[in-house]
Amino acid sequence: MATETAQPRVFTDANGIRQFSRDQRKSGNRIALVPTMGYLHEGHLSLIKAARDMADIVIVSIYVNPTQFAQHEDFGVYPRDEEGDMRKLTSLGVNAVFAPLRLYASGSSAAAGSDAGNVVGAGEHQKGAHETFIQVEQLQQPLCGKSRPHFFRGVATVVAKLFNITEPDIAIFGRKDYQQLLVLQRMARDLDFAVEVVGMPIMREEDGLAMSSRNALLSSDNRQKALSISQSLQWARKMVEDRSAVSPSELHDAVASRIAAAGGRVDYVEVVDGSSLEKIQDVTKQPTLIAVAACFGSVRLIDNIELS
Ligand SMILES: Nc1ncnc2c1ncn2[C@@H]1O[C@H](COP(=O)(O)OP(=O)(O)OP(=O)(O)O)[C@@H](O)[C@H]1O
Ligand SMILES: CC(C)(CO)[C@@H](O)C(=O)[O-]
Ligand code: BAL
Repeated sequence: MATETAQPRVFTDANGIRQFSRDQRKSGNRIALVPTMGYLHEGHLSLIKAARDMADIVIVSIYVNPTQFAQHEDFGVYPRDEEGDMRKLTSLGVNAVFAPLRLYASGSSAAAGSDAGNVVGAGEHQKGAHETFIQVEQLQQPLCGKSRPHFFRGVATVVAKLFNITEPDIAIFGRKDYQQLLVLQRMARDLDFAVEVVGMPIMREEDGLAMSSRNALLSSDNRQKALSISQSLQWARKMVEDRSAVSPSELHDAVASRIAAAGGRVDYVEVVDGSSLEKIQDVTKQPTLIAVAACFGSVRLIDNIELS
């Protein structure tokens, strides 16, 4: 006989989910939050399974956050699939979903019902609208911060709001977005959030491509070419293990040239210290991260490999 899984409770307003969380805590339950932008794949589901192991109650948030997008970026075409997401969350036994329609206070003349006016550069600040932002001043600067200077300010701000709204004990993020994880751990430490921020391993497709909601936007040709990212990172790891190249510049060149040869536009390839994200001289001296962002067509993908 098929077993029935209960539908998660769905909340679209902050007060509702906060009350749910407080009631759960009063009953002695430990609460995990998994923040997402939806269009869920196995990468997200691995975070949810980890959350289930680490807590009694799992809350998943689904919200495409405008303040981490600039106007020229893909906020408008970011993939969405509410029904598919709900099916997956139900099958995993998630307890509650927080899917707000808007999360930012609007100004007097803002369009009702949507947060899209909060995309960075989308319009004039409305009188009375949201105006408070968090910046993790150093960690937000390198890697993705260079080509997306608005990005971590938006991420830190929305995650702080999600923490304040859902009051979790623990929050789970993926190591694919490695810099995001470090930024959020630093924010939680510096601002005394009583939330443990935990990172989980990168989930990959069988052929090695890092799972990402944006993969759905790739043409099949570019999907194939994008494999050069994970393949070149594996190649770099092998070069280090074989000691055939250990200098950061050799690693950079090997990775960047492979991606470019496949037809990708390299945004960055950085060989950095895994904690500070500062450039390093010698990959054998500290835990090292090789981080990549590259575009295939109009789709920007990120990936990384940790060398210990
Ligand atoms: N392949 C993956 N393995 C593990 N965690 C992942 C993976 N992809 C995304 N995550 C994590 O899921 C959480 C939500 O991410 P998000 O909803 O932006 O999905 P995404 O696939 O990263 O989307 P995008 O295509 O915008 O990069 C983040 O903590 C992110 O690091
Ligand atoms: C953490 C996050 C949900 C904030 O919008 C987003 O950046 C993401 O999905 O990685
Ligand atoms: N997971 C990354 C979200 C973004 O690129 O906006």
